[in-house]
Amino acid sequence: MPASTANLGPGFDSIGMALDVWDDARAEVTDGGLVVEARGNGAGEVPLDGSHLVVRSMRAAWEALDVAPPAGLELRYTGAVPHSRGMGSSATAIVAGVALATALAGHELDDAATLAFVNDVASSIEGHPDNASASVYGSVTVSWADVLEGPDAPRDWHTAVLRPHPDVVPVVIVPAQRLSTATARAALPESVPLAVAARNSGRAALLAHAITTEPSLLMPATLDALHQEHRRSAYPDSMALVDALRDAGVPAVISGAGPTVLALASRFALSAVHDVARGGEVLELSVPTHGITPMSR
Ligand SMILES: Nc1ncnc2c1ncn2[C@@H]1O[C@H](COP(=O)(O)OP(=O)(O)O)[C@@H](O)[C@H]1O
Ligand SMILES: N[C@@H](CCOP(=O)(O)O)C(=O)O
Repeated sequence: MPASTANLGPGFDSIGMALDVWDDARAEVTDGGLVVEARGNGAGEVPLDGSHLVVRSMRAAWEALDVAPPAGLELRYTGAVPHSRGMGSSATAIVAGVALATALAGHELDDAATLAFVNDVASSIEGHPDNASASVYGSVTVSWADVLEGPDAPRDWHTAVLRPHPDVVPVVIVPAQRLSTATARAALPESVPLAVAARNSGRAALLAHAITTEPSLLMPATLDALHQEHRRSAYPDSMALVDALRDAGVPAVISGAGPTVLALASRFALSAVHDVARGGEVLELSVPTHGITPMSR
């Protein structure tokens, strides 16, 4: 399962993009007991019992499938996605759990209906679909729920997959600082004025066009009105870097809930990104055209 970057500016809680950094998860049914092994990012930090996010996600998937959990389970997880940086580690882990449980229940992970199920369950567990859908499908994803209004959390998530323009190179600048998504979400207002929502809708629609067809429009297309400024005090250094990159003509945003910064650079602007971002961990990545990749043993 790949990492993901969410929002890309105005696509708050709807637009995501897969990033070429991969977690690896393997599971085996046993006669009894639970064994969890964690390697790489998260090792020594995540719990190794039934409260592990992947195990919880597997249980939720079996419940959604109306399948009894097996007597025993061995889970081996190797994490490459950094935690709490805004690169979707929790969604990657949730997608892994839902995909593993679905496969163990006998469903083929390259089947469109199975992927749609994994996408729906994983997005529901995460609470917003942008990261999970990108990890499930790869590429750029636009996700929506059947329910547009109402007090309950939306259910029945769906996703359209868009192919990014080949000139767009995602570059992430990953700070050492961590920020949990829950903390960053707590900084957001309950509601925004209609005019602000309308302006943001226009930018999000433009983003879908710019990232697939006309990357020269990425600068206006990545301007967000819903979340970044509200969270500025949670990641001041990252916002300063976003501002400096944009001043240098590079479309830059906060990746997910931060604090990682995402630059959607053209191949010609890569040196400008490296010049401005000097000091951080700068990774030039690609966008995988597939998400969950089942591996035979
Ligand atoms: N591979 C994993 N195994 C277990 N828990 C994980 C894994 N990846 C992420 N998590 C949990 O998710 C948390 C990070 O999620 P979150 O705050 O949403 O940040 P992000 O998804 O941007 O990395 C971690 O602190 C950990 O509790
Ligand atoms: N739309 C969410 C995205 C959170 O992404 P993450 O990678 O930080 O988990 C938000 O902005 O809260």
